[in-house]
Amino acid sequence: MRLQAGGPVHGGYTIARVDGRVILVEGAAPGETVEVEIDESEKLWKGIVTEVIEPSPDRVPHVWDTAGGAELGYLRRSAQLAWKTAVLEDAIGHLGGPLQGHLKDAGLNVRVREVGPGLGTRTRLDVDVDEEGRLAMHARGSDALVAIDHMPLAAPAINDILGSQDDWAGTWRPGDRVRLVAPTGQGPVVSVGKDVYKAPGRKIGARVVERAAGYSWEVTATGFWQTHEKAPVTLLDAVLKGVRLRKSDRVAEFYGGSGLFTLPLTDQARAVRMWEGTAASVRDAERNAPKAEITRASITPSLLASGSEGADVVIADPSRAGLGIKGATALAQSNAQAIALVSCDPAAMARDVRAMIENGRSVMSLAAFDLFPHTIHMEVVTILS
Ligand SMILES: C[S@@+](CC[C@H](N)C(=O)[O-])C[C@H]1O[C@@H](n2cnc3c(N)ncnc32)[C@H](O)[C@@H]1O
Repeated sequence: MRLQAGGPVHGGYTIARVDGRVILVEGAAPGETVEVEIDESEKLWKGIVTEVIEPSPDRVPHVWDTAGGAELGYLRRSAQLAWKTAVLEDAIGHLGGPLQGHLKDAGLNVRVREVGPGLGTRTRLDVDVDEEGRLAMHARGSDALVAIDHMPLAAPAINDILGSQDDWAGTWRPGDRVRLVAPTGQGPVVSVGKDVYKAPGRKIGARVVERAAGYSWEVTATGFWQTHEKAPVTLLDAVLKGVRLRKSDRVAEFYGGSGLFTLPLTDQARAVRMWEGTAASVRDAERNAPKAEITRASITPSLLASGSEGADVVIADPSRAGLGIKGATALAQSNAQAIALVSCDPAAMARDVRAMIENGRSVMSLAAFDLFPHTIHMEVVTILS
């Protein structure tokens, strides 16, 4: 089918309307005329671009179409930022209830900001090992593995390893999952299962050193850490400045991971209590922020309510699903003067912030960052009073 792609929507699609039917189109730039192959297997039809008939001026040679992981890599960076801003505005308009009017009244502009260059910034790369023992990634939308010897989104140190795989012979076997890590505070490492190597045949401990904003953390190489090299400093700055932390503040932090925020918080506030669910991250956080009171727990709305009792400042950085309406309501109803919500999904953010506004909170600022260049993802930091 030939059609004209409209504006971008959540999930990496542009939307098209043909004979009254809505079609989600993958691989088109807004405004382009394209030929698509239609998948009618679901109620909402999806189209994948097979040919571009009238290319957009924003279309560029794809930065990485060897395998998945760069869904927007066919657009120039400015167009990627415009795309993400449109998706964020759309989520706010459709799911945010009073949030849109709130932002307008406060004169707050919604805009996804560029953070550094688009290539060479990813400090973690998870790959598979193919039948020949080569490091490989899944081809887009397929189970097939494609051997790779470079990945332009990854940091140069990761590309050095990808390009010198012969030196690593025997370190990994077909079927293994391998993670390549380029920490900001030490040389690169390779993890295979629980084993971590700093060079072929040279095993080291499980943790790597990360540095940002004058702090350093030791984090389990296979555990969670923000992947963009500038993410720690960007998010720390947005969260700590946003909540206007005072030395006398008591802070409750939820979904604290390995202590990215916890460590600076213990340095800059009176008392910090932190909750996190993953055992390895809790152990990392206990080492990184020994002054904080850290609890391993599965976070629920009732924990968000009880944990935020008595806190002056609350910080929450949940995974993609967000806080949920009950969780967001629990935080909104606390006595905290400031709440920082870090969201990696714009739809979850709009729903959570809406629940907070409906429970009496006001948005002080909303900052969105492109910490996942060439992909459809973004990070949004919302500060509420
Ligand atoms: C987006 S990460 C943020 C971690 C940390 N703030 C950082 O930036 O490094 C989310 C964290 O929440 C934890 N998590 C997700 N769902 C959870 C739950 N229901 N209970 C407890 N922890 C959870 C994950 O283990 C992960 O460490």
